[in-house]
Amino acid sequence: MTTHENGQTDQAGQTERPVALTATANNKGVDAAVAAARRVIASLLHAGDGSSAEMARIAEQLNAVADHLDQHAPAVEERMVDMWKGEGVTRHDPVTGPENAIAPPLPLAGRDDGSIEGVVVLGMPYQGPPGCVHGGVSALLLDHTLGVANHWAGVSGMTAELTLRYHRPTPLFEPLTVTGRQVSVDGRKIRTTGTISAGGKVCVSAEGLFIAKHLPRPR
Ligand SMILES: CCCCCCCC/C=C\CCCCCCCC(=O)SCCNC(=O)CCNC(=O)[C@H](O)C(C)(C)COP(=O)(O)OP(=O)(O)OC[C@H]1O[C@@H](n2cnc3c(N)ncnc32)[C@H](O)[C@@H]1OP(=O)(O)O
Repeated sequence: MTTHENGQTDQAGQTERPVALTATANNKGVDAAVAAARRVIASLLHAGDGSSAEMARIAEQLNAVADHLDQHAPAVEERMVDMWKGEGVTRHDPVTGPENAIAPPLPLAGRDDGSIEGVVVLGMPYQGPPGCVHGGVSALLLDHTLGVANHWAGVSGMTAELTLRYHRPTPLFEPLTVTGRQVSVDGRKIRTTGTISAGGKVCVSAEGLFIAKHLPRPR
């Protein structure tokens, strides 16, 4: 029998199914609206200025949507408290968050061996070199994935150093496997590694130093 700090157990000798570590998108409410907003971001970039779409009208419609949202939004302070309630996964972060339109999103799941993993396909909004993922986007995905790997391992902190090696270009429009694993904890120093792979080949590898520290949550 194996018991995680998070409380999941499995039968001796059986391989445990990965445990979801990130919020799952509902196909309704803000999640559905955010999924539509992601689609708009990609569609605008796909269409471009040369398209025959009526961009002035589209801008007017999108501004009307934003005006409506702003009119019905709570105060920023109130929303911040709401975002940070609960102790588990977040719904707002820019990597996995179903409420965040700039998150691809990357769903992450934890394995019994301490590693975590997720698969994502990135499109044009994340482009750096032609047809490839922007290096800063890879850094964003890995910083967050290493952070979640620390959370899964039970000791988390803030990024103090993040070292990336870009082995080969990371393709757009193909499934990318993102992994993370905590390798050691020495006092407040946490060392964590991770990778982004495509077609079984590592495109980016990361080594992070995290320092056990948590900023106070908005209350
Ligand atoms: C974290 C959120 C948790 C939410 C949990 C919700 C659950 C959801 C689950 C999961 C999601 C989480 C996913 C998040 C992922 C994203 C993570 C980020 O992007 S974090 C933002 C970017 N990072 C910063 O903004 C840090 C800015 N820097 C600082 O605040 C400080 O410099 C800090 C905390 C890193 C260290 O400051 P000090 O005052 O606490 O500690 P000192 O005394 O300076 O250092 C302690 C030891 O560490 C070494 N150290 C510190 N920084 C170092 C460095 N850069 N390189 C090497 N050593 C360093 C020092 O030399 C010292 O070592 P000696 O004890 O003396 O041996």
